[in-house]
Formats: sequence, C-alpha cells, structure tokens
Amino acid sequence: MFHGKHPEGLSERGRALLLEGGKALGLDLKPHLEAFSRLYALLQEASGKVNLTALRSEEEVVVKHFLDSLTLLRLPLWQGPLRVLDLGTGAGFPGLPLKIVRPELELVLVDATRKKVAFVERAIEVLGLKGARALWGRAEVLAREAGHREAYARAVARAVAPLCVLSELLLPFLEVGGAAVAMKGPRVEEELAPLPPVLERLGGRLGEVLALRLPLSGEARHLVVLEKAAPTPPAYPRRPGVPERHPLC
Ligand SMILES: C[S@@+](CC[C@H](N)C(=O)[O-])C[C@H]1O[C@@H](n2cnc3c(N)ncnc32)[C@H](O)[C@@H]1O
Repeated sequence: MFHGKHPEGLSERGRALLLEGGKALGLDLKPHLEAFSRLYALLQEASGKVNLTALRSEEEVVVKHFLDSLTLLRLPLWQGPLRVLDLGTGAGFPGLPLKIVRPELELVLVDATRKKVAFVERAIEVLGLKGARALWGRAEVLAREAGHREAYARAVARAVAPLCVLSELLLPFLEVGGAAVAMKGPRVEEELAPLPPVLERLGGRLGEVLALRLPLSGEARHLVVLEKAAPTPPAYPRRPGVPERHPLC
C-alpha cells in the first residue's frame, strides 16, 4: 500500500535486470517485482533528503543492493519461519530483499543510526512486510538484553566490520545451533586466517565459505558462515566501541 507521493519505481530496464540477475541466482523474482520497485522508489525519495546509501543509479541499486543481498539465498539456511537478525542494516540491506523473497522469515533489522532505522520502518510499512521490525540500537547493548541474546536462529551482516569484530557482535545473538552469515567482498583470506581461535572463545566455529560472483557485474563476493557451537561467555560482546577499537584478532 502506498502512503503519500513518491517518485517512479523501477523502469522496464531495471525490472529486466532484476529478473535476469535473479535467474542467475536460481530465483524467480517475477512475483516480487512490485515490492522491489516500491523499495527502489522509496530509496530514491529518501536519497534526496538523507544520505542513506552511496548507490544512486538504478542499475547499481538493482545489482549492488537487491541482487547482492539475495546472494544469501545461495546458502541452504533460510527454510521455515526462522528468527533472523540483520545487524547494521543501513537502508535495509541485506534484510529487506531477503524478507521480500522469503516472507515467512521473522526479521529484526538493527542499526545504530536513527535516521536509517526510520527509513527501514517506513519501508516495512509501505511494503506491508508482516513479521519484520526495525530497531534502533547498538549490537553491544542489544546482545546483552533478554529477548535478543542467544535468541536468533540466523544473523546476517553486510559491510559492517572486519570478521574479527563482527564475530564478537554477531555470535552472542545466536542460539546454539544457529548460524550467522558475514557478506564479504573479493578478499577474505586475510580476515579468515586469524579467526578460528577467536570464534572458539566466542562459542563459534567457522562454517562454509562460499565464493560467488555477483550476477551481471561479475564482481567477486564471499559468504562466510559462522556457526554457533556453544553459549557465548557473558564477557562478550564488550562495551560499545571496544570490539572495534580492540579487536580480538
Ligand atoms: C556501511 S553501512 C552498511 C549498511 C548495510 N548493511 C548495507 O550493506 O548497505 C554499516 C552500518 O552498520 C551500522 N553499525 C556499525 N556498527 C554497529 C553496531 N555496533 N551496532 C549497530 N549498528 C552498527 C552503521 O550505523 C551503518 O549503518
């Protein structure tokens, strides 16, 4: 349902790109074209007012926001009504595209910047996404609250922090047996090398590292799966800002 005026949605070319890219990912996005078109319109509308995302052209938004987010679906982790956290969601990525295509997921999108959370709240409302909620807060604080600590089956994060930092922020949110996915660019080896002992400290272990190429642009991406093997010790995450200033590796 639309509320108020907004610019045009995706052009015919944008829709064709989205369908083609979806196909390359093994997805039929036809039933979701309208939702992505509305999300694009909202991003365009908001970009005139606040600095939500650096991406502007329609092709960039389709490929680097929508399709990049949907690469998550290459992993067999999204069946059923799982509770999913998108940490550092910004303007709603990867969480909103994931929720559009897998509506049965129960999604919480968190960001430390209030204006970004306000945008995501509005997108959830306009797109009519049931079972999605935007939350303003820092991972270091929320991960210590009942209702969030060890309360998610899945967690995702794109472009939030290096893996050493991200592990400390994501793993406390996961229930034992759960999995987090860190979305990374072309180079991941250097970040992976020192990770295993840190993961062990946090009750985690390294799962699959899936190398893939972004549809249409061909850019290299990596999906790094962090598995929750045991409860995270209560010392983690440390106080706000400490994981970033003094990474565990
Ligand atoms: C570069 S943006 C990426 C946004 C989005 N995930 C994307 O890929 O387009 C990083 C976001 O993470 C948020 N962030 C960074 N550290 C955070 C923390 N400790 N808790 C919550 N949000 C955090 C920032 O506010 C920012 O919006």
